[in-house]
Amino acid sequence: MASGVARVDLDGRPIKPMTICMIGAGGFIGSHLCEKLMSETPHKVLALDVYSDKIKHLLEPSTLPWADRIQFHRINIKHDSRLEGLIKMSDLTVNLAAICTPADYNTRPLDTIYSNFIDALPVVKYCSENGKRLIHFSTCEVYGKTIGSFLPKDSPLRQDPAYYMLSEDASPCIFGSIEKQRWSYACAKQLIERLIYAEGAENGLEFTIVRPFNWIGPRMDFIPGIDGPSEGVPRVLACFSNALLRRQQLKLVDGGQSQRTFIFIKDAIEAVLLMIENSARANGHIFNVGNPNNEVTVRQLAEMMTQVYSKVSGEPPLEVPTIDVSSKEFYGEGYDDSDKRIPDMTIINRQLGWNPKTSLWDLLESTLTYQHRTYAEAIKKAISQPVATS
Ligand SMILES: NC(=O)c1ccc[n+]([C@@H]2O[C@H](COP(=O)([O-])OP(=O)(O)OC[C@H]3O[C@@H](n4cnc5c(N)ncnc54)[C@H](O)[C@@H]3O)[C@@H](O)[C@H]2O)c1
Ligand SMILES: O=c1ccn([C@@H]2O[C@H](COP(=O)(O)OP(=O)(O)O[C@H]3OC[C@](O)(CO)[C@H]3O)[C@@H](O)[C@H]2O)c(=O)[nH]1
Repeated sequence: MASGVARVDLDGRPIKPMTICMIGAGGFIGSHLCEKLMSETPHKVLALDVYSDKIKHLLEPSTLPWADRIQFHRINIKHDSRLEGLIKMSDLTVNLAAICTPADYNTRPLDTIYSNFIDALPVVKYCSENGKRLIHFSTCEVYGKTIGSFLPKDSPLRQDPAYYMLSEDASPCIFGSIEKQRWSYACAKQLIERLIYAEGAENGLEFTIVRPFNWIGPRMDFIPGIDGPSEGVPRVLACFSNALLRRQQLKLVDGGQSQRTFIFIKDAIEAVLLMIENSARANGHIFNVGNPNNEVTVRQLAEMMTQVYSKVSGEPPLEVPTIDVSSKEFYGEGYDDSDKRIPDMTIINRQLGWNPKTSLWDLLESTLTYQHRTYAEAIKKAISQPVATS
């Protein structure tokens, strides 16, 4: 912990050190949450995941100041009898584990549904039966499409926030038809949210549900062919980073017209820490966590990333930096998209007084500096190696 000053919650009460069972701790969000908990709080973390690469710097060497506060357990929650014991030993469980890359939703819908619904069931059950608090990670995708997307393109109502703002307690969840398997993920997340809510209502489970709106930053996903499969398709930040690092064109799916609000991972983690340490204000709530001020179309994101990457790498951008591809070509059959995602911040603001701080330009500058520093050399080496022929 950085300072010896006692930590207090938002109501001035001292915060007792707790043990947190973090499932999916080895992923993008988990790695940043572990880092925050180790460097700024006295809490202990039981870190569960099948991978540990992204938190290796927190686990080794054993002389690190927090070495006795973090323990890694290599566990696949699909089939491991240690899960209940670890939840019982903890004051709070944070469940991050999931398949959550859109390229999987329409190509591996069964794995997606199992991961996001079936595999989360025992976690909810063990928390409920043992009287343990649960913070469960859902997604902004549970909102699906906006009401406005069904209006004619030139309808003035499209400008009215009532038709696009996504509010936890008011907006409907609008998915596409069943053959649009893109929605397998959102639907599984919605059902687990409903189950958690019902456990709260009927059995008194203390829960908080988080709906992240495109959190991005260092360590998100993988760079294909470097620290992930060559044919793998990560989320947009890593897809565009990969193209920039390789001096290839950035692929814009269906014209890059979809809109997203991006938030810097470090801002978002502040919100999660407030939830962890302010249970009375967070329990029973569903929270949007995003940055409504950072809205762009995917095309604008590509343009901005191209400019920022040129600045941090010192390399001039390609003459034609982007190329249009169809969603069928890029993701395959059954893909569909969310048109626009603006989070309503009323509830998180009222309960936790939290607001995001970092502009899109600043967060891209710090993230792409990390991407360049981490991957540029490895990519150069990979490109210079002759391709094996049979
Ligand atoms: N990053 C975002 O912007 C975002 C947006 C919406 C929702 N979410 C949700 O937040 C959570 C974390 O997302 P992330 O971006 O860190 O993803 P991630 O893929 O980086 O992390 C998920 C982690 O869970 C682990 N995991 C998956 N299945 C497991 C299993 N059966 N047993 C043990 N570990 C398992 C994975 O190995 C991975 O390390 C997910 O539930 C995701 O749906 C994230
Ligand atoms: O090379 C690419 C990759 C993607 N796109 C388009 O960008 C949009 C955003 O894509 P991505 O970040 O991969 O994912 P989504 O925002 O659609 O979904 C995520 O949101 C939250 C989460 O639940 C977890 O992170 C996940 O489901 C999209 O329009 C792609 O088509 C592109 O043009 N080029």
